[in-house]
Amino acid sequence: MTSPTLTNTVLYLDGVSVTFDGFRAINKLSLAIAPGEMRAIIGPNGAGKTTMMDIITGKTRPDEGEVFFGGMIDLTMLDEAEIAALGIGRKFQKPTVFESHTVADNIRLALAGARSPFSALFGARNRIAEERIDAILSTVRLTEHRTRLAADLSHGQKQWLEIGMLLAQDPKLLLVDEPVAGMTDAETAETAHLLKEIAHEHSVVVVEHDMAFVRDLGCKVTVLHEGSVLAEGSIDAVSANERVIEVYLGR
Ligand SMILES: Nc1ncnc2c1ncn2[C@@H]1O[C@H](COP(=O)(O)OP(=O)(O)OP(=O)(O)O)[C@@H](O)[C@H]1O
Repeated sequence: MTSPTLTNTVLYLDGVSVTFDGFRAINKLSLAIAPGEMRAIIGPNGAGKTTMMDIITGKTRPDEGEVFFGGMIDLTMLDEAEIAALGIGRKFQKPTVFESHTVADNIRLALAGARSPFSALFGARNRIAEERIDAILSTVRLTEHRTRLAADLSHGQKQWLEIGMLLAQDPKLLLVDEPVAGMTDAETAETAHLLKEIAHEHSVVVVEHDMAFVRDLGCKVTVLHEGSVLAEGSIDAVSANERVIEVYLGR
């Protein structure tokens, strides 16, 4: 793989490696995501997908290599809180919503968390906040469920609510880990629409095993294997790649 170029990237990794107890989980990984791009990351268990997300978000430090955000911010110098504050939002596989709060209040809490606590005191700001809540609920298909307790939502709806809570923080880059695991087919198809809409205004990196869903995303696909990029391209191109079939699809 040739190295990506740093200019005009929201996320840039080059020659990144990390070793745990002598095992190289990430091995000279190079990857570039353009502003406004959606990218799907696939690969067998243990390929390094989660570790890659951990490196981007500052949870794991690489032993070597470059990780840049927005073409100029060196993420290897920052901690998790600083990286989140820059506008990198991460959604883990399991939904973590406030179950005993309503759907709208979950978004409200995420909005308040993203601003100064004083702003909740000002009427004009509140009206703006309510408009944002309405817009976010509409994006994540939960307008009709706004007064329900989060605990009463389906698993898929909880995933959407958590995506909405991330959107409340207005991230420049969203990292989404296996969003459709455990979803119904209808929820899975709707999640592809939803993420495509979000990707109009944000860069989105989606880690996923569900190939039908990845196809629905209609974006460039990166295949990870043993901590490096095995193949990159359209879903059709990577699906036809002999090495990809051998290590991942053909199993
Ligand atoms: N903290 C750690 N200590 C030791 N080994 C680790 C650690 N984190 C990850 N690994 C190992 O690194 C490799 C890559 O793991 P990772 O979780 O990134 O893969 P993955 O592609 O996300 O897999 P999956 O699809 O199963 O989630 C695995 O072999 C894993 O056991």
